[in-house]
Amino acid sequence: KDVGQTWTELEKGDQGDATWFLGAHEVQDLAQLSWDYVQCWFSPEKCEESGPGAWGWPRVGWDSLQFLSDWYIKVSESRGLTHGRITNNLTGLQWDLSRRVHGQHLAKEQIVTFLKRFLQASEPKTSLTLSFHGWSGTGKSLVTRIIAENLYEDGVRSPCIKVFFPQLHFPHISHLEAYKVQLERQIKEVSLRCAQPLFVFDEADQLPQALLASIYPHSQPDTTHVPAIFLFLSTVGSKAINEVALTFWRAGRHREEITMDDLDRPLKASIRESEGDYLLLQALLSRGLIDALAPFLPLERSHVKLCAQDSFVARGLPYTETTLDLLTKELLFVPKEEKLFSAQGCKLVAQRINFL
Ligand SMILES: Nc1ncnc2c1ncn2[C@@H]1O[C@H](COP(=O)(O)OP(=O)(O)OP(=O)(O)O)[C@@H](O)[C@H]1O
Repeated sequence: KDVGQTWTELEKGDQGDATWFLGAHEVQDLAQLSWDYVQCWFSPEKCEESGPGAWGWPRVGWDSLQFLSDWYIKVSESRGLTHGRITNNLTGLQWDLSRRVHGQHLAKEQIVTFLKRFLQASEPKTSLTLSFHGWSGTGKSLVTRIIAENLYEDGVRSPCIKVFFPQLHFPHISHLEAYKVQLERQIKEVSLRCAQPLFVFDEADQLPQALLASIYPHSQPDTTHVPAIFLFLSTVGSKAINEVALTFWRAGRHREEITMDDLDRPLKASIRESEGDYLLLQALLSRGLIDALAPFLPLERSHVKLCAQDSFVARGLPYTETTLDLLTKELLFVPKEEKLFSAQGCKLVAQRINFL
């Protein structure tokens, strides 16, 4: 099938036309593909060869994607494939974070503390907003996936979870008014269907401030809506985080000694100073809507080796210390003098293993 072509046809028609044109099985296939794309975002290492690269974002419009994901949710619920059941397994969350996420003591601590507080709060509860900051490949999406897996029975496939990508959902600033309405509608729909929705905004530094009004009522203490979890992922402030990590290293101190007191101010200053049209994060911060910042530190060689080790084990491949050394040698480490931090975090590790 020419998937791109089919998408285009889908975008032309309304829901009825699309079903007529494609037939239920094909729509289901496409819906599955749209979910696979979201899954690939959550688990890039699983999608390198079979990923949906052939049908990139630009082909897919909001309406067709929304129709497909709604359709997929209906089909999978009616077939008992997903339930939207909430598990809220805090022990599992802590265990998974400690086992699967390397070098991120602060982010883990912040996330567990605030999620625990949110999940154990007595009624009426208010929504929780967490903002993840850090360089590319440091684990922001991985941690999001771990949260999804431990809070919902179906993990990232749960109908309670909605992930927004600016380049897919809000690609043209000129369509902002339409995006505001669509976003509000999506948030309402998931909130109606689920007692504890989780909304993830990737590349949050690409989100315009005008979208705040669509999210705002849900992020405020508001008993008319179900309490939701909002996660904003961005690289804003990563320079400030990296500078603090480097200063500690130069002073001969352990990175585990870095506390939120060391990072809170520089991180907030970076958010306030960010410039451009995309200032949703700034608006969230200035209105006191962010409950906690979760800083992701730049990853060192030892962490990258642990990521590589995980990848070898996950694929059932043998490895030696020499293989791990060889693999890290292929990656770029900065700054130039110290060569301390992996410029892509653990992002290219799985790819390098394929190559090796
Ligand atoms: N701290 C970490 N511990 C273990 N694995 C990691 C860590 N950071 C990244 N990885 C692995 O590296 C890959 C990329 O990570 P991830 O997508 O979570 O990065 P990210 O911070 O969300 O990056 P981006 O900002 O580019 O989206 C994933 O396969 C993930 O499992």
